[in-house]
Amino acid sequence: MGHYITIATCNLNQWALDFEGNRDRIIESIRQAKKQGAKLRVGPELEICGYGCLDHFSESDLYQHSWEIYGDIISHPDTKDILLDIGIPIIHKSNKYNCRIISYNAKILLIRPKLYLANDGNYREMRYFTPWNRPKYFEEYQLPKFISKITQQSRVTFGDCVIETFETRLGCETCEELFTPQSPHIDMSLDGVEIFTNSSGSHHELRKLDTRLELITEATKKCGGVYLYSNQRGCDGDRLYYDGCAAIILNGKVVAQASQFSLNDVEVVSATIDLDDVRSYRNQKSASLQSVNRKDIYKSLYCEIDLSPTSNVFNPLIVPTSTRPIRYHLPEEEIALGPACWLWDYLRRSKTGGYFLPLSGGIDSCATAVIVHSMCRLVVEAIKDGNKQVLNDIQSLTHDSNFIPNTPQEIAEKLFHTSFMGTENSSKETRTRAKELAKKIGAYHIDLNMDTLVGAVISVFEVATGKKPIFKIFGGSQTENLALQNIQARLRMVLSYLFAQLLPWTRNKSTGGLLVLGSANVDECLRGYLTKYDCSSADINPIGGISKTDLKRFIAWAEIKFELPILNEFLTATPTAELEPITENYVQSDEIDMGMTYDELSRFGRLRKVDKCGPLSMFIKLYHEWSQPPLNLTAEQVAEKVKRFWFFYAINRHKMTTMTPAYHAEQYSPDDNRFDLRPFLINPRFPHASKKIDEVVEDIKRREEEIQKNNISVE
Ligand SMILES: Nc1ncnc2c1ncn2[C@@H]1O[C@H](COP(=O)(O)OP(=O)(O)OC[C@H]2O[C@@H]([n+]3cccc(C(=O)O)c3)[C@H](O)[C@@H]2O)[C@@H](O)[C@H]1O
Ligand SMILES: Nc1ncnc2c1ncn2[C@@H]1O[C@H](COP(=O)(O)OP(=O)(O)OP(=O)(O)O)[C@@H](O)[C@H]1O
Ligand SMILES: NC(=O)CC[C@H](N)C(=O)O
Repeated sequence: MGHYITIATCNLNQWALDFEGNRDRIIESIRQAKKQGAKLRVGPELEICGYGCLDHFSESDLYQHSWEIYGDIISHPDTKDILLDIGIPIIHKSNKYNCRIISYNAKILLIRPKLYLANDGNYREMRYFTPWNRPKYFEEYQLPKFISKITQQSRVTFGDCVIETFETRLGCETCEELFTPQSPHIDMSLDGVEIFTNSSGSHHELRKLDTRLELITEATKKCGGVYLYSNQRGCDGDRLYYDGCAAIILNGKVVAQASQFSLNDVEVVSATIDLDDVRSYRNQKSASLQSVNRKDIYKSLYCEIDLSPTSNVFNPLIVPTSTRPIRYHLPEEEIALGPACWLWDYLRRSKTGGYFLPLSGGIDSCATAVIVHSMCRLVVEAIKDGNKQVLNDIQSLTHDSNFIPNTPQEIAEKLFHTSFMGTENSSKETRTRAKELAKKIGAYHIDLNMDTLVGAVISVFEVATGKKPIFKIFGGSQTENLALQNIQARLRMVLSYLFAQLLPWTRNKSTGGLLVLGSANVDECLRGYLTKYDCSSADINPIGGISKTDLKRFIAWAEIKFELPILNEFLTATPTAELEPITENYVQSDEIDMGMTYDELSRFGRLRKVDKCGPLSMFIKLYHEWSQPPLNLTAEQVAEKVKRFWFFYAINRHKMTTMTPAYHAEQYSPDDNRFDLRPFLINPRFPHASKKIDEVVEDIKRREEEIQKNNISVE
């Protein structure tokens, strides 16, 4: 006869340690959930303090403040009459746990610690928290005195239990638990739990949303039930962008999906579902029958909550939500949106005067500029959609309380500064491309020459040593050639910081300094094809986790979507550093300089990091791939390429220790500070592995010769 319930989940843009801001966003999400008629609201993992507090999780203050903020939330009048599932870190018996508190009308029903912690890639939860790791086990927890006063309870249940209301059973799963082989939702569903809440802190990675959504939908496809997924969204103070996508799934089908990228701090989605649909679905599965035989059941905490009042059945205003297809972005859109939202959060939270970008006329800095343009577009759209927070933020950043931008260019004119820093090695084409792009996106552009600066530094060297370095094409050595390139690149970095500090001052703006943007891409970092402490040493880098191949696809996409025909010129130009003199028969080219193509680099990068290959297993895998058509490479050729890659990777690994913090986007990111921890003094010849590769090459040659001989004798 129908048991209709309305339930809500959300994306919240929490900020690590911003306790009061986080509290306000949580309360606002509860208000919005109630407005949508929901009787249950789920929030992201550790939403009270923010997911990414990292080593701040070791501080007792953090736990004390989290309880204080929790007290504020449950005593607020707007948070009554709705079942709340709130993420919070808690100390129990001197150990720190990543928890959720389920409460109703300021009474705590359950504290549920995370059973299995996230500890791979960017995650280090084992560093801060103890896993509960004891399914179905529970203890008593003594509440802090000031919380007892609010809840009128002294002790509450702490552990892996489920909640029972008048009409259903509800259980919690926390982020990583969904990804583990023994996800709690399996046992819970066999014990009659119909609603699963998942509170997550999960970050964006290109082309990865489907993995998460497959797991979420699979959970209830197999077991039946309603799954509420909540996630943090935004830059909470680190290289990661949490990408929301809160969703509600009924029996494997999506009924609500929030956005992945947006400037909205609070986004609540809700759905009205019929619990009988879960029962009917399970009835067709043998699982529901098997569950009656189970003896190790969950402790169920009973509470008198009417999630589905009888009036719901006949209320014409309560319309069950229909299923909808899952929405995915193209990778190009992900690049346009994720880093742009991250840059916006960084800017408004750092309260700096805008961005400064050394714009070379090449693809990488062009992509960075287009991402800033995308940020400006998002700000304009958000303001048009009535987002007051974004309007306040832009007015505060520009120190102009009347500023209401109508175009992205109006924002760029105030906040985005670019500069072409030419030398005698720069071409007219790159200079013009940089200028044209800046004009089209409205950036405040400075076109300058720095030959006098380069000349001055070289003369200081000449006077001090009596030696004058010259370029290779004029007869100099490789060492002289490199030094002459590096000094140009490095002086650009010095100039960038000077301009970032003083440009607003020259424009009579009282906005403070600008943040310098870097644009080294993931492949250059992996190969070390950059000058240490040149323009790759910036404040932040939105494209440091993106491959050259993806950046090109993004530019091609933006040319059409952002109506910027100038981008076509960037795509068709040969990538060149323009650090060496151009002559009639010589123009510097990236791929020739590197000794490998960007496509090869992506493959090496993926094998090294994602497939965890050392030099020998990389060689074997690539031999199988590249010895086939259309490449038809010999084993020796593959070996040479693999050895070359590892050589440059090893001699340049030290550069990763000083790389600018970059938006994490790629599975094969070589980011040394968080994601890809490696030594930086490595023997680049890999002598033992190289010998083994040579042995395999010999073996392959011997076998090929044998096959050839046999073929001849058969003929
Ligand atoms: N094991 C180790 N541990 C720590 N530091 C180490 C080190 N080995 C060298 N070093 C240090 O590293 C430094 C050498 O690195 P670095 O100065 O970068 O110089 P280096 O890597 O030799 O040259 C820069 C490379 O980037 C290329 N490039 C291409 C395109 C554009 C740009 C650009 O910048 O625009 C650059 C350029 O063609 C060249 O191949 C030296 O200070 C050296 O002492
Ligand atoms: N002439 C220039 N004017 C301003 N900035 C420059 C110039 N040349 C290089 N840069 C800056 O230094 C960075 C690294 O230079 P490099 O020549 O290695 O370019 P890249 O990494 O291939 O990037 P791009 O595709 O933007 O040229 C550039 O991304 C850019 O920010
Ligand atoms: N916070 C977590 O538990 C994260 C876990 C998971 N691997 C993810 O990327 O979503």
